Amino acid sequence: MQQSPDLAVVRYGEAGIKSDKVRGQMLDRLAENVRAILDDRGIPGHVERHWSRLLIRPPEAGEFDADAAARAAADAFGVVSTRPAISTAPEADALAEAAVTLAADHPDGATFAVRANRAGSPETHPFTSQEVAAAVGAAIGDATGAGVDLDEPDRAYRLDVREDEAFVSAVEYDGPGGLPVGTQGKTVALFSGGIDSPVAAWELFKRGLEVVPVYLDLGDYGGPDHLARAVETAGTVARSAPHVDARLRVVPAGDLVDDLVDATGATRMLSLRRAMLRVAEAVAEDVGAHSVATGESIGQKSSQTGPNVRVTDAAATLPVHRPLLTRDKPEIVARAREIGTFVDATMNVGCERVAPDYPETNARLSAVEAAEPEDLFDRAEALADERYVVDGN
Ligand SMILES: Nc1ncnc2c1ncn2[C@@H]1O[C@H](COP(=O)(O)OP(=O)(O)OP(=O)(O)O)[C@@H](O)[C@H]1O
Repeated sequence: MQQSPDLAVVRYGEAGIKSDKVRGQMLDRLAENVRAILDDRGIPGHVERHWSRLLIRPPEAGEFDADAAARAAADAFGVVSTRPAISTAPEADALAEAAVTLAADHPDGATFAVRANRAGSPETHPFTSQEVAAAVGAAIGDATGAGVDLDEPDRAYRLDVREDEAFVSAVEYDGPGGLPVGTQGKTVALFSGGIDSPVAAWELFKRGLEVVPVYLDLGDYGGPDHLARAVETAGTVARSAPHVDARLRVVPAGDLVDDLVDATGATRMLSLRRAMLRVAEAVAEDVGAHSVATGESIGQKSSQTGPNVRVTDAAATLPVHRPLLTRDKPEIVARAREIGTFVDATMNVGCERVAPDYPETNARLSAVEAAEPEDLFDRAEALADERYVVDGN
């Protein structure tokens, strides 16, 4: 009998509704990604890929902490939840014994429920999910004296019964959901390190993209504190995908910004955005990305009004992804807090200093083009070649 969880069960989401071929590829990738997270954090464990779950079992030699493995795997994009669990034979007595072991630390006065999920047939298991849940529930009740609350239990004991093996757990960690990173190609994200662009990068990772973050150093309008913040938040976002090259690419754009501020009036911010897209596209071409991305949200700022986004996008030749397009600021802030990028993101942003006092909110493309330097895009593309990499980890 095991005294504590001896493996971690990793449950995935959307990959499960794909065709068998795609699902198989996604699961291979997910297993690889979970291995990378465990390696990166120095957590031992052997990742097994099964059709409906990943399992993290003890390594051949050495200690194993199923709870640490489950917590780390819950950071992998594509994962819905993870559970440190006791592995048993798929038999009612063994399940009850394991559940009672886990109930040793059942909090006084806390209610519980047993949730059972069974994959197999009446031939393989002589019980239904409800029957085994009731039997295990009775054993937990006898051992702890705790009351059952099926609707809102303080603790849920989970029985995950497979054909040849079953897993019993009392703890579950939520994952981000989405798709495994690396299954949707690469995008280049304009990354200021403020509140929005780290969340946008995270959302893109969540949909399975490899994200290459690009930061434009705005010279006197930015500064080392802005760069440090971008490096730090890029490192935080990339923590869940440690095996992809998501180090911050820094582009020295101070001279370009100075010239834009000197030469351009109410539309200078839009010209800067257009130049940024061209920088991102040049990087995209080098790194093999199919798109570029920003943290813009419609109407959030003068440069992000509907008409102005149209003018900005006219500079782009690749698709421009804006995962936050329809999000309200409080939602974005809540996500930033959740993923750990908010704390360092509250300083005055460089772009705010570039903005004119009376910015254009309803720009016409022809007027913006007429006002901006003729060689703006050439300079932007050339700047991409001057980028350097900063590793935040
Ligand atoms: N210095 C920069 N380097 C790279 N991208 C930038 C930079 N400044 C802005 N961006 C891009 O432009 C978008 C809009 O920036 P802006 O500062 O106007 O708005 P924001 O909503 O405050 O964004 P953020 O919170 O991401 O800085 C950002 O989400 C980001 O994608």
